[in-house]
Order: sequence, then structure tokens, then C-alpha cells
Amino acid sequence: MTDVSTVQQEIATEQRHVDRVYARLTQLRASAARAEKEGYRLAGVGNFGALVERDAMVFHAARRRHVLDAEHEGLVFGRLDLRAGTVLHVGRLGIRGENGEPLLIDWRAPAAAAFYQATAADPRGVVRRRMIQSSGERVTGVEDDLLDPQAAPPDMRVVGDGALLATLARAKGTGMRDIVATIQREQDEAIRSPGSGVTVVSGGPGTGKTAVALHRAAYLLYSDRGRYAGGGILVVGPSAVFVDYIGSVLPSLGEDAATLRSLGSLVVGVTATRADPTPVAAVKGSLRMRRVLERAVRDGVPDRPTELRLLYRGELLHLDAARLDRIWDRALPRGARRNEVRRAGIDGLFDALWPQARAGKLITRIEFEDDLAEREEFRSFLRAWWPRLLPRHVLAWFADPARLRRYATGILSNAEIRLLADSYRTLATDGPTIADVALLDELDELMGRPPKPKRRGQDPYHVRDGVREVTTYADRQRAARAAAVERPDDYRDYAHLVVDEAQDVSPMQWRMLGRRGRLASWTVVGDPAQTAWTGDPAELARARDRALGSRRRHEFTLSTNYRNPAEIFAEAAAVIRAVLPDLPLPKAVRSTGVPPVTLTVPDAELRTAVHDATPRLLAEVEGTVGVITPAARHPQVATWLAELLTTTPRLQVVTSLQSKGMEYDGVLLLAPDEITAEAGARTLYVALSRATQRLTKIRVIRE
Ligand SMILES: Nc1ncnc2c1ncn2[C@@H]1O[C@H](COP(=O)(O)OP(=O)(O)OP(=O)(O)O)[C@@H](O)[C@H]1O
Repeated sequence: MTDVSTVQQEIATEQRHVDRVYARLTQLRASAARAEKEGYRLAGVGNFGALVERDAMVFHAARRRHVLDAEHEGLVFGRLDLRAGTVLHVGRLGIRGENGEPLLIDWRAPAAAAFYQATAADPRGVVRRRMIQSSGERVTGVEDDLLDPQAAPPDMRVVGDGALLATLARAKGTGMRDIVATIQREQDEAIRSPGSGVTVVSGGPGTGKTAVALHRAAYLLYSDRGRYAGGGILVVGPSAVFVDYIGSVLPSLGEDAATLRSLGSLVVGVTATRADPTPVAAVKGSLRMRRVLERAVRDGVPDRPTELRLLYRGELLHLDAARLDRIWDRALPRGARRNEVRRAGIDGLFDALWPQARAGKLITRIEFEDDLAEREEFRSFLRAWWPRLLPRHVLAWFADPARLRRYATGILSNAEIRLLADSYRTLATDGPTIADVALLDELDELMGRPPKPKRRGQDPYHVRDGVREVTTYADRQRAARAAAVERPDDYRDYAHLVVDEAQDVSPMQWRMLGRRGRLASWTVVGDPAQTAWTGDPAELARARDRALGSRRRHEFTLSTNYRNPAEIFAEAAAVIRAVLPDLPLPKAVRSTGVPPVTLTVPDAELRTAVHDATPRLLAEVEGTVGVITPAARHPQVATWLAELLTTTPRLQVVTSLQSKGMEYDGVLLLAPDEITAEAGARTLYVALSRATQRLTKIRVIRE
């Protein structure tokens, strides 16, 4: 234990430095704002030299001001005393003093790496590492690690014990927090792994995989801003609830150049939040669905006309069903995209009708085609026979069991076809599920889009032909940046893809991701033991390898569970051990001394038990409480707690599948046996490993 006055003195020392940093930050903000204003004033001068000068000023000042203005809770969080006697402070930003001396080093800079990587066994020139805790601009505590005692000067003080544990024990807000002040060495190695190729991060529950993935995105943006902010980083998570949960981490690190999406919202115009039951998800996620879809996209629309009759200049033109089918097949050879080759179908009709029409008439083929193209009967026939289809139109056909059987027979088993048919019965009312989104994306790929009439690129300075406003480099840069940030809705040329909870990405979803990451490097994080996938594992591995291509892989494994107290993780571990006895499990670093509670109630009393246990948990923990239910019980439990939910933002009711990746201070887990029956023991393992403080389980006895 360090005596109080020593701690106070060390805090005061750090406070002096923190005060200097904030004073300098205020100065820099003011000068960035001034530079921006000055830049605009120069524009008023109007001569070319002034405009060029304004370019540079406005561009740099605006970017700098944006960075400086971001929220800076815990701006300075670390200090390194190096062997050479140098002192470095590490923080969320890089800041230099008036004479160019470094006051604060950005956590992502190479010089800051030692803050995370130095250990007593491998001190890397660091004698003492200090974590600085603050509240606003006030330093509240310091915690030291003496890494190289032999090199320590005699007057060096070492205080505190355990900044990491103190951080972990703190209550959680509703969103995930950044961990920039306490990143651990094995995590830092994954965060700073090279930007190229594929970085694969695995590890058990609570080992910081999501945290690593997000800090890595921030690191890449820092290390090569041109490449990663220009091309964009896409972060994909399993559910909308999860994307909400992680949404504030990158902004808290001063980064807003990444796009966050759930697997249900990757396709333009679709936001799916509904999960299929596990066996249905296994069918929809299988690569065999690609073949089912291939058959579907070659089929005619329901109620397609079976003949064409047209009176043309006194002549009855006629094509019967067999003829129409032949034209259809010729215009749509295997592999052709129906929305793109519609023109070939129309040409086929002209070819077939022309000999009937020309008999005894003095017309040219061009006149004939023009005549027909203007006839409403012909156009309405075309709309009915070969309409332009959207993916959702084709998916809607699956609600017809006879059609579905036609496409799936010989590819899926009868039982699988029945499962699918059942699931699509409610498509029209409930909308697509998360697994359907990958099918919609595949359909889009298979059908293509009608060729667009060519339009000239929009030039923001185009006034009218032959006239352009005077623009400067800064104007054009700003316009280009705006265009880059406002990417087209179905943008696919990302520079980097981060895939979280990758163990739950199905083969069809890997295809969907692959289409968005053709030019990208990847970070893939997940835990195979937590997967809910019950389909063919070999097929899954194949699809994943295909999406990731032959890019070089860098593998990292995280081994410490930072989330669960040991008492809670022991419960989760017992569940996974029963199915995977040899699985190496992470080590939980904390203990609360409070074991999980298990209640057993008859079904009829569940409501009362939930009504009692939920407020109790809310009273026991300061932060969030998650009620985790089997999917089948979710709507009912949400209704029971409706009133409490509206008044208590820190309470959430989620299904076991939605709980993936989530974290709550208190967890109330309902009907664990039903979760296993519904989604498997691995999903129960996930649900049991969500709590940071308290876990209560309610087992339900069915009467
Ligand atoms: N170095 C760290 N310092 C402080 N907190 C940490 C650290 N590493 C992880 N954590 C915390 O541990 C918790 C678990 O992290 P995270 O959600 O990233 O784990 P995960 O491996 O993705 O978990 P899961 O696989 O169970 O979803 C989070 O609250 C995170 O902030």
C-alpha cells in the first residue's frame, strides 16, 4: 500500500502536466478556428495566389479543429518513464507544445506502442508505466507498474495496484466503452497487426475481441488515413442491437470514418432484425440455396402470359406458349442475368413476329419494330412476360409452396423444403429475416440490374454548359471528400472489412460480405465455440476461405476474460465443457465473491418471478441489466416488462441470439433448457457469459 500523501503528490505532478495539455489544447483550438476564418477572408481578396493559400489553410485548419473539438474524456491517460530519463505522456490525441516539443503522444503512434507492449519480462526501455485516471480535466488517481526496477532512479515512486481491475469493476453504461487506457499486450499486438491481408482474432467470451476489432479500425485510420478513410472501413456485426451497443466506441476515439452495419442491413433498402429458428437459418445460410435461387431467377413470373396475339395492319400475329418458351430460353442462357438481357428477349419476339408481319407488305424491319414499340398492347405484354424484377419479388415467390418445391427439389431434402415453405408463409406480413438478406443480395447478383441510361457525372461547379465557377483546390477537395463520405448506397469498394462475431456468419452471408470486400484487407474476429451454426462446417469453411481469398493471414488468440467474474464464468464454462471437453478456455481475472443465483419455478409463476427478479437486479447493479430469453418467449417477456422498460433505459430484453456480443452488469437468464433446445448449448454458453457483476437464472418447470 502506498501512503496517501505520496499518492497525492504524484497526482499533483500529473495534474500539472494535464493542465499544460489542456491549456495548449485551448490555444490550438483557437488558432485552428482563426486559421479557418482567415482562410475564408483570403478568399474575399479574390486573386489566384490568395485562393491557393486559402486552400491549404482551410483544409488543414478544418480537419484539425474537428479533431480538437471531439470529446476528450480522459485525454491524458498514460505516462512512460524511459531508461534514458525521457518522460512521454500518452493520450487520445497527439499534441505538441509551442516549441514543437511533444506534450502528448497519440496512442496509435509507434512511440506509444511500448505503453501497451512493455512487460517486466520485456520492458522495451520502459522503467515505469503509469496509468492516469481522470474525471473531466481533474486527475483522480495514478497506478504504476515498475517494469525495470534496476534502471529506476532512487527517487522514483511507484503507486497503486491495479488500474485494469478498477476499470473492469466499474458499472457499464448502455454502450460499449473504449479501452484505450488499458489495452493489454496480446490485444495491442492484434490491434497493430499489419493492415494488409487478413487479421484473424479468436478467443473465448469477454477476451476483448470486439474491443480489439474497433480499436484496430481506429489504428488503421491513423496509420494510413488516405487509404482507409478514402476507401472506407466497413464494420459488420450480427444484430442491430449489437451495432447500437458498439456504435459509440469509434466516435469516442475521435474516428467517424467507419461504416457500421448489421448483417440484416447490408442490402440497400432492407433492414431485417428478425432471426430465423436455428434449423431454418441453417437451410437459408447453406450454399445449396445458391442453386435454388439460380432456378428461381430463370423462371417466369406468376401469371405470365402463355401466348401473344396482336393485330398488325390487318394481320393476326401469334406466338404460342411453346414458341414463347423457346424465345425465353434462347434469350436467357445459363448464367445470363435476366434484368440485363431483357433486350435479347424483345429481339427474340421481333425475330419471331417479323416473318408473319411482313407478308405482302412494304415495310422495313425498323418500321415494324418502331410500330410495335409504340403499341400499348405490345408493351403491356412485355411488362407481364418479362418484367424488371427486384430481388424481393423473387423471394416473395417462395411463399408459394409449389413453386418452392419446383426450385428446391433435388437440392434440399423434403424436410428442409417444408421448413422453408413454413418460414416464407409470413414473409409478406413480417418482412425478410436476417438470413433472407444474404439471399436478396445473391438474387441481386444473379439477376443483375437493367442497364441505366448514361448520365454525365455531376460536377458541383457546373453552372451551365461552357461555364464553370472559379474553384480552388480546397473547394474541390471538400467536394471530393463529401462525395467519398456520401458513398453510393450500394458502395462495395471498401478498403477494409471488420467482421465481428464471425463464427455466426453463414456461407451465404460470407458471399454477401465477399462482394463488399473484393478490394479490401480484413479483420475477422470470433469464437468458434460460440457459434449457433448447425449446418455443414466444411461448407462454412469453404465459403469463408472463398470470401477471404488467398490473402495472407495473421492469427492472434486472446486468452484473458475481462468481462466475467470467475464465479459467473465457471457456470458458462461448465456448459461448454459438456460439449467441447478439450476446449481451451480463457482465464477470468476478477472475482466478486458473489455466486450466480438459480431459481426454479413452474411455468405459471414465471411472470411473478420475472417481476421480482428484474427490479432486484436493477437495485443490485448500477449499470445495465439484460433479461435474456428463449426466442419463443421474447414477445411475452417484453410485454410483462413493458412498463419498466419505458422508464428504465438501462434495462433491455433480448433473445439468446440477440445477446451475442452484448454485455450487461446484471443478467437475468430465463429458461436455460429451452435456450439449449432452441439454439444449442453453444448459444446458452454465450448467454451465460454476458454478465459483468450478477447472474440470476430462472429454470422453468413445464406443468
Ligand atoms: N484491456 C482491457 N481493458 C479494459 N477493459 C477491457 C479490456 N479488454 C476487454 N475489456 C472489456 O471486457 C469486455 C469484453 O470485451 P469484448 O466485448 O470486446 O469481448 P469479446 O471477446 O468480443 O466477447 P464475446 O466473444 O463474449 O462477445 C468489455 O467490457 C471490454 O470493454
